[in-house]
Amino acid sequence: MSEEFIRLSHVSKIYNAHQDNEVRANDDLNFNIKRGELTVIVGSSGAGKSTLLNTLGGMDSVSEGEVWVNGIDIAKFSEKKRTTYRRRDIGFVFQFYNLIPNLTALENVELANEIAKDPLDAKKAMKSVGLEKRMDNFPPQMSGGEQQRVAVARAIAKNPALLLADEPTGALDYHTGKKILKIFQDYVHDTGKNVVIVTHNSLIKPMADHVIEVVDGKIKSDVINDHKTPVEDLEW
Ligand SMILES: Nc1ncnc2c1ncn2[C@@H]1O[C@H](COP(=O)(O)OP(=O)(O)OP(=O)(O)O)[C@@H](O)[C@H]1O
Repeated sequence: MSEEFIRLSHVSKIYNAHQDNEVRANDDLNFNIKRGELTVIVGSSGAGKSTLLNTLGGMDSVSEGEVWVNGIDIAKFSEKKRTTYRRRDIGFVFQFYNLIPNLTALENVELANEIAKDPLDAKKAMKSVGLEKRMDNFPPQMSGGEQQRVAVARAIAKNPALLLADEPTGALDYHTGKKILKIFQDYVHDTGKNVVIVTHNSLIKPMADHVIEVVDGKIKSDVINDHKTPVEDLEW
């Protein structure tokens, strides 16, 4: 199996092309991500991080360039193929959990499993995030941190090729945020799969294997962390 997992080549996303309000949200991005990496994409508000995550997750198409994921150029996908890719191959964690309030925690995880290719047992996924005792609770009965752990269990249980997280600690306090990041770090370590976290919080950079910094739609730096810090030792 090739070491390379993701390769972006001359990727641009231009909104309102050729109009007065044209925005080059992603402007000629080039980078590689190896298999089994926890990658942090960092940048300030408006830098183009979500645009990039939406590209990787098949939520949106690019204007130019190649987006190779696991040996396939997803930039060439039709909308229908992108939908299948998004459903079957990608796990998502968002800032505000996005759970269905009138399904139990376990049912939320099971629902996602139904569309996945090779899902894991939903109960085991709940256990892996330390929520085996809360499976029958409804999201509104849970704290923000617990809801985010359900969202992480839901993403993990899909057994996705790629897990994407957009500001996953943005709505959480410091200690709860660290718990979520530790689950991601352990997941990468235990499964050898890829996680990409997008954040404006540059203080979490030391926990990553790979840090890509985006400024004004362009890559400002692309650094491999040879000595990553365990989440327990991070301070922000
Ligand atoms: N659908 C759209 N139409 C027009 N412009 C857009 C659209 N989506 C994003 N943009 C613009 O593209 C640029 C990058 O936005 P993006 O959401 O990717 O940034 P971000 O780094 O994720 O920011 P934040 O941290 O605030 O979410 C911004 O200037 C934004 O206004």
